[in-house]
Amino acid sequence: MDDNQKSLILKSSSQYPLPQGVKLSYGTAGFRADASILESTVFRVGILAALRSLKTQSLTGLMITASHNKVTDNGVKIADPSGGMLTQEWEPFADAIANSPTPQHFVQLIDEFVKKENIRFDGVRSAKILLGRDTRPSGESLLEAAKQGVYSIVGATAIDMGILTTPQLHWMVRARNKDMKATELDYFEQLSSSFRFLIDLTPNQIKMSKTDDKLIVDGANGVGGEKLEVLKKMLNSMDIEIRNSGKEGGVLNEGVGADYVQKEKVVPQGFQLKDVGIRCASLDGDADRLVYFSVQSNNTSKIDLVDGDKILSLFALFIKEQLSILKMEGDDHVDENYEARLGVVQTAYANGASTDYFRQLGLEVVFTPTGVKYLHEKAAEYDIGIYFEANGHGTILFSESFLTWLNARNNELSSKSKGSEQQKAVLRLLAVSNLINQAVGDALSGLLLVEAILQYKGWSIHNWSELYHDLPSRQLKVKVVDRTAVVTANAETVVVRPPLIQEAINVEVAKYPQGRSFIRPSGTEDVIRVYAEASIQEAADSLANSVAKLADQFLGFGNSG
Ligand SMILES: CC(=O)N[C@H]1[C@@H](OP(=O)(O)O)O[C@H](CO)[C@@H](O)[C@@H]1O
Ligand SMILES: [Mg+2]
Repeated sequence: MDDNQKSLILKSSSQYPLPQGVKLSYGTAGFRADASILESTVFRVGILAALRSLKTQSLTGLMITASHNKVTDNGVKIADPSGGMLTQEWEPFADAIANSPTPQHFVQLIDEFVKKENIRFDGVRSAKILLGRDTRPSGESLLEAAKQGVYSIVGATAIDMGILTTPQLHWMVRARNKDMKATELDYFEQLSSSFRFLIDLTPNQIKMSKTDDKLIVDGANGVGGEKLEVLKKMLNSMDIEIRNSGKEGGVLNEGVGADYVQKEKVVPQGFQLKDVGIRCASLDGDADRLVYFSVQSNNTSKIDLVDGDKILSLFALFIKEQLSILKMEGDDHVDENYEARLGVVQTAYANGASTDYFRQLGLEVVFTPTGVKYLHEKAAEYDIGIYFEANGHGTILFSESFLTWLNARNNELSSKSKGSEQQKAVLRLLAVSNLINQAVGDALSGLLLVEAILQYKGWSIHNWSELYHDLPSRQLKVKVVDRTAVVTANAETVVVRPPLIQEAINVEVAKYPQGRSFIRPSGTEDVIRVYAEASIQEAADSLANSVAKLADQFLGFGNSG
């Protein structure tokens, strides 16, 4: 960096001092905190996004959102040129600059990093960043801070895309870097046209009953509802009612949204007795999570939850079916058979019944630590990799080589056996790859794929829910002295430090039929999370309580007596 560049950063960063006592970490999903203390962080992440763009010589993205958290919170994260999350290698630098105490120190950190990473400031290609934000009121002033950060890098351009869902921004970054159509309208057109295409490939004999035509969506009073309204107009055939779109006066994520519905297992606000039997879905505050549910007839505050694991099951079942249709090739195609590797990626929070279900289907299941950056990376190793967190964040990734093969296969089948079952299966898989967001988990594209598959199979939400029965589970949080003292292994299922606690957990687990339990430090909150599963709810609750007690004895303040 030359002196001009250094003094520009010094000058602008003096306008955004770090508030006293703030300590932030990039964590599982970017920086998050009360919005009032975030200006300097967002400004700095603006610079970071520009540096990442210079380093990769590609466009990057910056999203201002705190997802399912309180409306008064906000957050910021970076989309890498691929459309995925910021590379993990840069996270320590992100932490360092976010917590840098003075403008002088900040400039020095950047200067050292630029040298180490060999980032070129020769002006041959300047930095370009797409900016997006959710509907939080604090978003506007934080966006200004992000722009100031970007403009502190000589020649950098910030392109404000306005209010978006997080997955829309990631999709746009990916599309732009691939020289594909990348406006918001292009996003809606790609989703709606591939959805209609899939619906047109539904076998004729299948027609759903009247109630099953209808879908009610809880928009969490956030950006998702508003975007779904736009999408809905382009789908014409679908009966979707959108509630909690944010226009009715409700508060973002308060008693609504995918996180609330999945964790509390109760109906979101605005849903009632008359909705019994209807298929319902819930998005989170930035529309990257999706869960389905139906209102229970015997108790209208309770729901039958259809979570991320079950969305994953539906997707896996459908993909597997299409692959087996493809395999029923005629005699002369043996050498063109492509053994597509299909993989399912889950975390330790996946319900054990879902994992058993995949294994029964003969599918390969792998586990990663919590956080979509890990799941996404793993899923990308397959021809078709499907990943979901139980909370509803996930997608399906298709490898380039498999897509090339599918396209070639389609051309060949068009000339030899147009309209055959094999060709339809190829076309369905291609449509899925266009419909489902390849950059990151996306509630809107996920919802359309669920709807298309349910129509294809002629299934109600009840049929879907019956694929397998969730084992009863319980999640608890324990406040401890220092959560970083807990070190885990095997995709967070085993504690390796501190010593002896894992042995104690094993003793508890052994007392319960189908018992399973683990603890891990949260990446987004200052707590240890406890998860337990067992054959009946009382047992899952009791196992979770015993393990929480152990966590408190080994790591906590010793309040559990
Ligand atoms: C049990 C659980 O739901 N954990 C969530 C939560 O992470 P924690 O590290 O558990 O706080 O937030 C992450 C980001 O949204 C999400 O990826 C993850 O699944
Ligand atoms: Mg979210």
